[in-house]
Amino acid sequence: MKGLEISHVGFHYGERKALDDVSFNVEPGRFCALLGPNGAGKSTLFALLTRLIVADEGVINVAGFDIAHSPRAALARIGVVFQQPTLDLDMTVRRNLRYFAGLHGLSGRSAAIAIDRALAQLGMAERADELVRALNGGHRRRMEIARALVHQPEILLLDEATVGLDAASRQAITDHVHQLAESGLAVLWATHLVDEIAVSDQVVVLHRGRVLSNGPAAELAGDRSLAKAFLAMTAENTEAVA
Ligand SMILES: Nc1ncnc2c1ncn2[C@@H]1O[C@H](COP(=O)(O)OP(=O)(O)OP(=O)(O)O)[C@@H](O)[C@H]1O
Repeated sequence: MKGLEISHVGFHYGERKALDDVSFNVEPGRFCALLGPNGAGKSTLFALLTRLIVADEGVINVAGFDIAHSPRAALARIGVVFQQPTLDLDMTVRRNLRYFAGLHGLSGRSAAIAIDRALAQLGMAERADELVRALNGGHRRRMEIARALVHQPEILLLDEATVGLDAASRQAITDHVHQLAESGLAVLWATHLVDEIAVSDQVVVLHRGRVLSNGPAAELAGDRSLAKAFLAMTAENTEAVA
């Protein structure tokens, strides 16, 4: 498969099991919300997908490349936006992106074209020559997403990308990222906020390191709101474990 395939992945921090037999796929063109409360294991899964840490068990395939056996090919096809911003505030938007393009082996005219294309995808073209410090939080986040697209990845990972933003900025970013999925990217969007999820999205509910459900948001919600269904599901499983 060309998207993301996660099969039976497990990970421990010492004695503590953070991920237990996690399996799901994200196909190209899909927006998949990885929905879980604090401590569910979302950041741990992102660290595995970006090879900051290595899985104890299971297989992760990125665009057909096993991340354990072909890490360079796999990582070249991933764009990632981490929870903590990593921007140089005293450089312009364009220089930040140029630096990142260089890390992916792009320079000169090909880098300039890639940067312009990525900024346009996030509606940030007119801000290219502004200092990052002068941008508001929403625009900084959009710029980070543009940066993650510079090398034209097939899979885009975003870990709680809207933390700390106001309602309008959150909406703009979720709309942009849904459009990116519609244009063919496989998107994995970690969140604990159900209002960022559209009815047609795929939702993987992660709780205490385990996948509780995987399917369309509308199916998970049933005749309730998605928020109620999610709360009921996590509460039920917390009681079962306690
Ligand atoms: N470096 C670490 N050492 C030990 N335990 C850790 C470490 N990092 C995370 N954990 C534990 O692993 C589990 C999953 O944490 P993780 O940060 O992946 O969850 P999360 O879903 O990203 O939560 P949040 O939304 O709060 O960021 C939690 O029980 C957490 O306490």
